[in-house]
Amino acid sequence: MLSSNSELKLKLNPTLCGSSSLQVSEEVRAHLKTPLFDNWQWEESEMLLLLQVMFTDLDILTAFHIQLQVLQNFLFQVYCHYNHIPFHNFHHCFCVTQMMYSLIWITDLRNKLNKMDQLIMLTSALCHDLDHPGYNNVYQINAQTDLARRYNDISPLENHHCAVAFRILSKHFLTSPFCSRCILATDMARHNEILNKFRAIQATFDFNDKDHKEVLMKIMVKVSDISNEARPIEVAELWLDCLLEEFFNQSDMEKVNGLPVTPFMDRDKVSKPSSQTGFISFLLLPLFTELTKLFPCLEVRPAISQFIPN
Ligand SMILES: Nc1nc2c(ncn2[C@@H]2O[C@@H]3COP(=O)(O)O[C@H]3[C@H]2O)c(=O)[nH]1
Ligand SMILES: [Zn+2]
Repeated sequence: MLSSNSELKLKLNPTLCGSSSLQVSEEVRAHLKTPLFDNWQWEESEMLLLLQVMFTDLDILTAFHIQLQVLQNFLFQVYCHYNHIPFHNFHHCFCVTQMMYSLIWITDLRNKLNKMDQLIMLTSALCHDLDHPGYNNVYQINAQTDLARRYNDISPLENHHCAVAFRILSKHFLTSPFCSRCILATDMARHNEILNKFRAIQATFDFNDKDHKEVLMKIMVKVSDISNEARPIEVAELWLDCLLEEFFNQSDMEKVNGLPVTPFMDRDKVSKPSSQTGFISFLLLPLFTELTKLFPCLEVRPAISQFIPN
């Protein structure tokens, strides 16, 4: 039985952060491989250390002869390029990467995909919201921001995350078009397009087919990106507060600047339940359901099912 997060925390010696040794207990490492992991219990410096653990425990450093120092510099650069905003910040980056990491272990993708694919998935998760300004694509386009102009209104934010990722990654260990494609796939305007592609190949999925693998990697980044509600309620609840704070900031700004007000961000119209019911039933569940068909081990069984005989 795993200890609670606060017990685990004591087992991670913060004085080791930034050092070259990775003395993180087996128990913390085990917990890190589950979606039960509670990010709210950890400091940012500790999260940086835990991100290192993810790379080392997937044997990525060994496979690509990456020096620990290079990984640490890369992670620090990633950290520096997230903004201090309510939701799309370094903590979100950590959670998305940690969910990706858990999914890789739970679904045994560690043995089904090669190390390069695993590196691409972790890196895409880390970089997917780099330098997010806290205002979404609709705002960028309506306000005709620099980003919207630079990218001709086409996924301005995701294109920007890719550009920043490319700058950071080219100084470290990897630039891959697959990384950019995974990051671009996180634009929710493309949700149905990507989900439908996955639906079309899911029944005949072949881990040796590179097109199939690419769709799966995009789905994995997307699932991880919107997975807060798949976490324990006490973790998810705080994330919803952060998300609504960022949404409300945007709609306030839209009102002040006479721009169209995004309805699901309007503090006068949105409540916590109203914001989640549609999101969970129309976006999150269909995505998880499709992934579960490929990986039945992901099926969430209600707690009571343990008392029902097979
Ligand atoms: N309502 C709601 N939206 C979410 C939740 N999690 C993620 N999202 C949305 O899904 C989007 C995924 O891409 P972004 O990170 O741009 O912005 C995210 C939010 O707009 C959630 O729990 N509730
Ligand atoms: Zn995100």
